[in-house]
Amino acid sequence: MDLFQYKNGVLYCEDIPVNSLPEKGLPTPFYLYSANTLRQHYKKIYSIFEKLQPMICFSVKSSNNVHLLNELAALGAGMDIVSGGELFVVKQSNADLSKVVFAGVGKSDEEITDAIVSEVGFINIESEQELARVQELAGELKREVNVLIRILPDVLDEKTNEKTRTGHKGAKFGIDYAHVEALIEENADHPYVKIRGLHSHIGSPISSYTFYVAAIQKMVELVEHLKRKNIRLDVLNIGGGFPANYMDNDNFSWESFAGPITELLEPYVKNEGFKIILEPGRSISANTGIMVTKVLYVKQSGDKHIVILDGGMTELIRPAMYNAFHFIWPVKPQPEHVLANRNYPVQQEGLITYDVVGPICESSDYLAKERPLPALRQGDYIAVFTVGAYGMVMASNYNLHVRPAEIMIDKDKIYIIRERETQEDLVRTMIKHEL
Ligand SMILES: Cc1ncc(COP(=O)(O)O)c(C=O)c1O
Ligand SMILES: N[C@H](CCC[C@H](N)C(=O)O)C(=O)O
Repeated sequence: MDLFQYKNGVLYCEDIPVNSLPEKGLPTPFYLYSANTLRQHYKKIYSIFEKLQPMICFSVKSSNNVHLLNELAALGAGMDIVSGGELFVVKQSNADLSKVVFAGVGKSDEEITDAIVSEVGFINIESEQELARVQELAGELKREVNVLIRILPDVLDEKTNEKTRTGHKGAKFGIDYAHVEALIEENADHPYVKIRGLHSHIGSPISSYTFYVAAIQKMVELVEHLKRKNIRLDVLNIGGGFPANYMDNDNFSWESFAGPITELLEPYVKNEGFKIILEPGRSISANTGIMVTKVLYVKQSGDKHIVILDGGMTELIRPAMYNAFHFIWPVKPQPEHVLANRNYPVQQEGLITYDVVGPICESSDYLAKERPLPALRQGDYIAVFTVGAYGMVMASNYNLHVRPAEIMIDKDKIYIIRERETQEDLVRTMIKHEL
């Protein structure tokens, strides 16, 4: 499932021993990606939904390095974007702009104009007022644009973290299901803005296919109602939110996840020529990356063992923000602690329970609480797994820490794909001038 494995007692990324990078002088913390894991995951998602011939628009918010985007674009991926900044980066990549979908509840005039002029594939409309604004701007530009209406299906997976639920009634995303049919009827004949279909994204990660089925049933119901009024849609975008393996590297049963979704949508593809769009982020990118950090200090506080790393919430905010779980293990453990498989909890004797914390001045700056780990020593390199999604993209300069480098490994080749920031970068935009 990913190409981060222990061989000869050391963690490897593809053909490269991970400890060789800091030993060559690369400062920790840094993000390390496996190009072949990225390729494999894209192909896997495509293959399980192959019967739908889907357009897979990778969710750029999960992982936005242009060099990683290029790897996916080379395999035919489109991109799912949510800002002018993401559009700008995608334009620097080799992605086909006609395979770009642009979502987001608060698009500015500049962002909408950029999307129209750049001829992105679809704008996902998230409010009645946004549709009106897109119509005005497309009218002024005299340019056609395809849009999808994002429905709010009122589907809730209670296993999804409260902070990453998006499909329930009252959420800020999409348009209330009850308003969508009338909105499409009233706007079906606009000369520039073509309503081509529906979009839904119900949160992330989603624990069962049943929630997709529930949302898709609502979409299909609308498609059928509109058909009776002679309004034809031909695109269904079922969003992202597919899971990733955070706790273990066992194979998730993708086939049983995709089967019922495919069954529901296949007749629309085969008999009515519908285009199906998916917007996976973490299911492609999460397991493609690790963060490598170093143990600065180990100490005891009361009866707690605390290990202080040089990377924390500024590099990886997910534990602080969502209480998210990331598997953590030394890059070069003592021989008796080498792992054959990453499966949590680790069944080994002689582990010590640590709070794993970062250097930032916040109590919420931790990467794991009460985590059994081999005894750690100053200078040990530590791998934090499954951080390829919502890792580097959410990094910050809080406490004026520089953001880390990103490295990509492709078999035995090592590429720096983002330089570590410098302290000069921290003050670059602090320019005082009178307005
Ligand atoms: C509209 C939309 N599509 C796709 C995604 C990607 O979600 P995931 O990374 O869980 O696949 C998100 C998550 O932010 C989203 O908001
Ligand atoms: N915005 C996404 C979830 C992003 C969650 C991500 N930031 C994480 O670290 O898990 C959504 O609406 O489904």
